[in-house]
Amino acid sequence: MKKALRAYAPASIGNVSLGFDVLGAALAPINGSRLGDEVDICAADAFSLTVKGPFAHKLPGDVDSNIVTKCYYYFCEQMELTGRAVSPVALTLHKNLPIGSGLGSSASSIVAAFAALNDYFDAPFSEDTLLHMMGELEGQISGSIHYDNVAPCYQGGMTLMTGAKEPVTLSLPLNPNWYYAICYSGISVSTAQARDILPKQVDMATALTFGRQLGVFVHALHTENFDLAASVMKDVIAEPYRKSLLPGFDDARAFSESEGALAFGISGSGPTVFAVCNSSEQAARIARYLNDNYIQNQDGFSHVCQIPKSGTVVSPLTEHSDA
Ligand SMILES: Nc1ncnc2c1ncn2[C@@H]1O[C@H](COP(=O)(O)OP(=O)(O)OP(=O)(O)O)[C@@H](O)[C@H]1O
Ligand SMILES: N[C@@H](CCO)C(=O)O
Repeated sequence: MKKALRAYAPASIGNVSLGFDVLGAALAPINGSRLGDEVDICAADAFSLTVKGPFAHKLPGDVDSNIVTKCYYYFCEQMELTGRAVSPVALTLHKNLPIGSGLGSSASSIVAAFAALNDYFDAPFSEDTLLHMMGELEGQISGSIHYDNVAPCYQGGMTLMTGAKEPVTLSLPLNPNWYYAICYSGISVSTAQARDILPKQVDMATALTFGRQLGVFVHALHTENFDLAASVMKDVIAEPYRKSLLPGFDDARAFSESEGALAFGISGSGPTVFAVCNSSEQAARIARYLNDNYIQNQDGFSHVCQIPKSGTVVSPLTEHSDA
């Protein structure tokens, strides 16, 4: 009998303002708590999915619509294509991230599901192959394939998408002194809809700014010129259109800037926002303000985070693991 496992896949910031669809970062609260979905896997007579956790009730009731079920069938298909067999498993999704939050909620479920399946079946797929599988499933949900949540969620750190078959991502240097104040307002923003409101073409000036910022950012991180890196963390692609979906966005930015935040932006397609800070104290002040002023309902929350070097963690599921 194979061992039961649990995969934890962290929340992530898509775009990180300056890298629409091509830059992402994993998140870890500095208080040591977990912020991400978990998927448990164990042997069973037939496939099943059980959904638990604080945001389970916000998902469609039928498990066939759950992205984790789709991951399982897609994984089986890919195994079959490579001549391998899959025995039935029981999966449990702990839905800890709010849906449509901008924290890579569906990505977290997808990554946890594939990581659990891959480990359980003795790692048949490479990291790059798994990333392609994760991107494919993320694309089914959000309307277009983008890796800026699944990649950092799986691999950790801050990742830049290459557009190549392999490697799918490059890992960028991290500044250990940056802290991220993040705040989820409690409302849901559909990624597909937040993509639909964007213009399908960008003008020349915007394209030049986007390219210049990304080039400068990557160089500045590699040369540890972190002030320069922060100075180009500006979203010229999505924020001008998406901020109208986010009540209180301008005030949140104004406060963060008045507190000296290095940068401020929308996490993924929102409504979560993030402020990049030079100290944990500054981040805590901004997180407190956002908690009191940006949150719209009882589902909202804020955290002070850093970008963890590691992403998804798969560990044996023991009788002592939280139910
Ligand atoms: N396990 C799952 N986790 C999240 N969404 C799921 C899951 N299974 C099915 N869905 C559906 O997928 C859609 C996800 O929508 P969307 O991509 O806007 O959200 P998201 O991935 O949660 O957003 P974000 O990346 O901003 O956190 C919703 O319609 C939701 O009901
Ligand atoms: N890059 C994606 C991330 C979605 O979480 C977008 O901004 O649409």
